[in-house]
Amino acid sequence: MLDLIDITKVYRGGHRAVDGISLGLRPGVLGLLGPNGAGKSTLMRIAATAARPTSGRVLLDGADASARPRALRRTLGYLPQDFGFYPNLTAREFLSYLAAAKGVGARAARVRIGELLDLVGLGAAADRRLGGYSGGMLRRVGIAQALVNDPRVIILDEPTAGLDPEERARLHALLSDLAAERAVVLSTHIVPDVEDIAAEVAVVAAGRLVLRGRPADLVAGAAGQVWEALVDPVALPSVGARFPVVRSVRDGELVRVRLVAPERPLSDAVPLQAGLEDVYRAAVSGSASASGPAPAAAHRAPSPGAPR
Ligand SMILES: Nc1ncnc2c1ncn2[C@@H]1O[C@H](COP(=O)(O)OP(=O)(O)OP(=O)(O)O)[C@@H](O)[C@H]1O
Repeated sequence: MLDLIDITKVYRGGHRAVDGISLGLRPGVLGLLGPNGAGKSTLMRIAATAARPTSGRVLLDGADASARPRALRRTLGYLPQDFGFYPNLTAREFLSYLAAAKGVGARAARVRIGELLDLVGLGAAADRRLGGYSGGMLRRVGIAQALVNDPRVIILDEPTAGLDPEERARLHALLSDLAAERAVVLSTHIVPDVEDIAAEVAVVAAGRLVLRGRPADLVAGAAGQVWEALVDPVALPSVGARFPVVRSVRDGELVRVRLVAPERPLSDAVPLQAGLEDVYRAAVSGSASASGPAPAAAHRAPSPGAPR
């Protein structure tokens, strides 16, 4: 389907936002995780050919994607992080306009748009102007527009932003269905957004792919490396400097800390069951390598130039 090969993006001023990332997109949900500023949106824009890489290639079914704009329009659905809309159009008008721009025939578009509006829970609001929509409703219009051409590759940048838990659950169900036959990439900095639906996760930090694998394998690789301890608030910064801290909450005079360490980090630390959040925090934390092997080190990202 879509292959990103050794993608690098250096912005004017010299900032290297993406640094040699290779990813192959195949059917299933790929969760692209990373903290703010990691380079996810830049990478998603390049994958959707909305931006050009400084170096590297985007291949659609093995051929240069930018040389095949028509095939790409048919194949790709993209929800950008900042998605623009026309406030005076209704959702139905807006989707019809985009369907035409993507080359979908009028009759097929009419049927598809009706189905999509129902799927994203906007059937009753379809003929209201977008200017009066809430943030969550607009996000759902954004998801519908990404699907209007029935794409084989679906790239969604922070699709759950502004959605309430019920809408999020509905989106997850929809994406799981679509992913049976389509490649779906969901970019987010929120681990629970992907942990139930992603067949695979890729973690990006400071422009580099630092971890990649199936969630269950990654979690299994972190077994025995997640701990809880009660620490004095004064000691918290030094604990945080030595170990990736996943969570810390005040507990009376002390702080209850969840952290990742290859061996018992403090004498009274108790082991906890590992989860994907632990794996993610360890992967994006520089201190993981300073304090020993990172969890799931066996699943470290393949070297650039090796699309899956
Ligand atoms: N047009 C631009 N010009 C210069 N720098 C940019 C530009 N766009 C992004 N950046 C920088 O590149 C880095 C990666 O940004 P990007 O938006 O890709 O990250 P992200 O992982 O999507 O983060 P977020 O979730 O906060 O959007 C950031 O340091 C950002 O400031």
